[in-house]
Amino acid sequence: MWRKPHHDRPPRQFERVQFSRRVARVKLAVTAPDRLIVRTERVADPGDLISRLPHPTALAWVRHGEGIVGWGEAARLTLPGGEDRFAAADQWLRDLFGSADIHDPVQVPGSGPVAFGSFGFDPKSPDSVLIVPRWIVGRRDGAAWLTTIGEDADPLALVHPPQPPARLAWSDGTLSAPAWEQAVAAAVDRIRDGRLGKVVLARDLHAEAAEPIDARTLLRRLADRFPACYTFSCAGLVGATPELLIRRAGEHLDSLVLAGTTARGTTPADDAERATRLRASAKDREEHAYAAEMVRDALTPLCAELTVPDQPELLTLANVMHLASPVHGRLRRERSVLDVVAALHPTPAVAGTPTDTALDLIRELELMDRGRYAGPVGWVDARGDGEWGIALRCAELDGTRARLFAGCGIVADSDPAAELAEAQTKFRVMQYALEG
Ligand SMILES: C=C(O[C@@H]1C=C(C(=O)O)C=C[C@H]1O)C(=O)O
Repeated sequence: MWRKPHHDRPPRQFERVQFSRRVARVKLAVTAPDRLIVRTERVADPGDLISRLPHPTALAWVRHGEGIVGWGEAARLTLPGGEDRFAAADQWLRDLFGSADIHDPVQVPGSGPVAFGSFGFDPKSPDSVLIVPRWIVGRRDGAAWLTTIGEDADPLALVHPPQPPARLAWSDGTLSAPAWEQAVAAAVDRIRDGRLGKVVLARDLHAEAAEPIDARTLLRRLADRFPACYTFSCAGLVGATPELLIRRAGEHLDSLVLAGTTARGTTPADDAERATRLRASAKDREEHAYAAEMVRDALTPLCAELTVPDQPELLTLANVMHLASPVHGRLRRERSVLDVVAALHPTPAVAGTPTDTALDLIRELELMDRGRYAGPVGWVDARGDGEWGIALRCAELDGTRARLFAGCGIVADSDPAAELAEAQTKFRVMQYALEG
């Protein structure tokens, strides 16, 4: 099916040896043909992107009906972890896309070949993955396109309708609710001792269905209920995150820093009062400031221009409100979006301050591997453009099972019972996706 490599290019084996020398510390598992043959064409508006996905193993990144969905696998890279996992992924993609035969008359971010990806939160986590789908349908600013890698025709005819998960059974994850409250109390003690300013603690929750869970049902429900979030699916990690780690379109960067949360009110008056309280809360503003300042510090050396608002604004979602800082920048020099991801992850929105102390405390108190929860999730194209969110409000699917995650920023004034309630509210996103 795949064309043979051109005779003027070195054989693939040679490329692999060169590559593994460049990233000597990372052992990679790679499936890729010798050369990608990529064809992008404009298509009539495909309508709802999620309903175009033909199989349960869906790749998706959709917000307000725009974005990209993909299926099939032209290439896959799995990374065993390490601080250099973003650089290793970036280099692999440069080699793969650099040697590809690409016809892309659309030329917008997300047209041409794309890798969907999701990285482990902790450098010690072995779960990072990049997948280049064989088919992508995209929609952006009035343009729509289909990208095909390889030679199979008309994949859009093959949709198998998804089924909703049946007969779900729920069980505690690593820590029960009271045990997690104790972990939060222990974190507050450490913070009051002056060892760190903030730590984000998370917990997990398990669901088991009678039949294998189809990611598309969850995507459909999430996209309908949380249209302003990035509804994503990558290698079994499915969710709807409000937090944009970084978008790169040419020289332009955007990020949306979130930290500081309250549940939505039950009446309009209650809602308005909660919004006012959140804006005025010293505890939430402190939580937020750690995250916004770190993003500013990480982007400043990369940018010729950078704007970070002095005061956070309010982001209102169906279940919660967050303090939000939209950040805009202009790159000083060409860098791929993965390069910028590497400079940002992990932000204090999901780790804490100082980062290393917070990571140690997370390992000590959570007693679980977060896997890809709270890690970067998104896509990158052959130009180095892309959008990466922080994988929040998500679950890891494995056949009939789903592992859900939710976490909260803890500072000196945090109350364990209130943090538990906040985590329960955040779990509800994926509980709704699974149960409807
Ligand atoms: C950690 C999560 O969310 C993060 C923590 C927040 C907070 O503590 O206020 C808000 C948004 C996110 O940055 C999560 O949803 O699991």
